[in-house]
Amino acid sequence: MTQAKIYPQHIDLEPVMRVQGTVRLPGSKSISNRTLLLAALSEGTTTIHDLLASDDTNVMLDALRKLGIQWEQKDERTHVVHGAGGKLPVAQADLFMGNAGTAIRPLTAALAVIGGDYTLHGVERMHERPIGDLVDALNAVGASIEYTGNPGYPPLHIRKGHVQPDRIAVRGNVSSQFLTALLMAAPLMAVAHPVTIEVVGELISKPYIEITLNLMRRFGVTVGQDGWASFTVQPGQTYRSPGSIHVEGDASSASYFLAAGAIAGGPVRVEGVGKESIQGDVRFADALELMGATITKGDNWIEAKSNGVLKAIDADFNHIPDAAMTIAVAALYADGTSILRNIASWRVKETDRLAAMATELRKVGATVEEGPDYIRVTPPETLSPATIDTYDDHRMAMCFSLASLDGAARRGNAMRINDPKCVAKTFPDYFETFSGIAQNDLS
Ligand SMILES: O=C(O)C1=C[C@@H](OP(=O)(O)O)[C@@H](O)[C@H](O)C1
Ligand SMILES: C=C(OP(=O)(O)O)C(=O)O
Repeated sequence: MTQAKIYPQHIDLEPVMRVQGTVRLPGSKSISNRTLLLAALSEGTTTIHDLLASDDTNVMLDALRKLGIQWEQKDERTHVVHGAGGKLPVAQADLFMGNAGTAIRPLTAALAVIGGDYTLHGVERMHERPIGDLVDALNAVGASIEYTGNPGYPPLHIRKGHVQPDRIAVRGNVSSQFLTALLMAAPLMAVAHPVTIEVVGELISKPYIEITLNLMRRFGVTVGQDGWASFTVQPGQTYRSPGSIHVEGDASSASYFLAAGAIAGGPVRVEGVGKESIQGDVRFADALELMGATITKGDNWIEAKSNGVLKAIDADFNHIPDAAMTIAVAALYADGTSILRNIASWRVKETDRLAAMATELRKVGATVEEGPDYIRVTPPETLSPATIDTYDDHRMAMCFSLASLDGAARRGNAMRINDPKCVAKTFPDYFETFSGIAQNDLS
């Protein structure tokens, strides 16, 4: 086991010689926050098993409580949400959204359609993350949303409008969460006639829309689809509780452990996602396979092991923007230059991830070219131990734990990760879990 030393400001990861073991994944962030909102908007009571416990789900749970939605936690793995049938008991509230895109975007649409007097704000970075495409789409069809800070960004003030459009148009090239937000609010708009949501221009991060449609279906609403160009909800459909629902393990969180198995021996098995997953990020395993790792899958698990040195990869990662960050760090262990393409959305997430990734990869010795929507990574002969800054971005912290594998071991020095507690956004126990698969000596 790695002796991970946890300090308030940083964690030192001793060089890891080998990884092996099984990890039970925390719940999917994307499924958890969608499920909470859909359960709140439903008629009936929903029992949710294996909800993610993290900063992002806490802001959603707190917001729902403030809006008058009753919910209780029955035990460590079970929450019960009492739906309010498309209404909100509290008409005035001030809601803190942290840095959770999956909370602020869907809630903005639902609150604007239902109407009331609501303010939504978050951490400093949340106020730099765009929301203009969603606000424009809603205001164009009768919502009343104002910016109280910089135009195009939270904080927002929502008042009662009148939103019952036939058609609503939204741009899809900055974040798919805007379309997700409108889709989840669509049954609340489609009172008397169908509502069609048109995607203007390119749609990024498409697999997240599949998660949205899948969960809406589980809550009784079907959406007609014309490819990725438009989506129609017929009138008279209301959300109905499925009774109980199980949250899959988080496929993006799985990426760090699978990458570890592919880089440093393995096998490493993640439990909670598998062949049947509804999350696009399970396709991360395909990228590892292309890099030469051996991947095996069951219904509820995925396993990765190394097959010698990884091969460099040159691929489009638009479909898995979060897990793609893990490939950028795995590229440190490849046999040549890797190129990750079509990832411009990295710039508007928890930090400017293209800039952050380039800066930190260079610290361990990589040669990096950062383009507007791509990153090119050439590994060094030997990784240098470094102090990694994490920019309040959980994925920067989790990704760079991988830099303690194998290569760093050759120099015998620890890899220091600053501000490790930022992992609480989606995976509060990340470093303890990582220690559980890591071995520091070869005995
Ligand atoms: O809908 C979702 O659950 C998410 C969509 C993606 O965002 P973009 O659509 O902004 O790429 C992803 O990066 C985010 O972590 C979760
Ligand atoms: C982009 C992310 O989060 P959010 O849901 O806040 O967009 C992420 O978790 O990598």
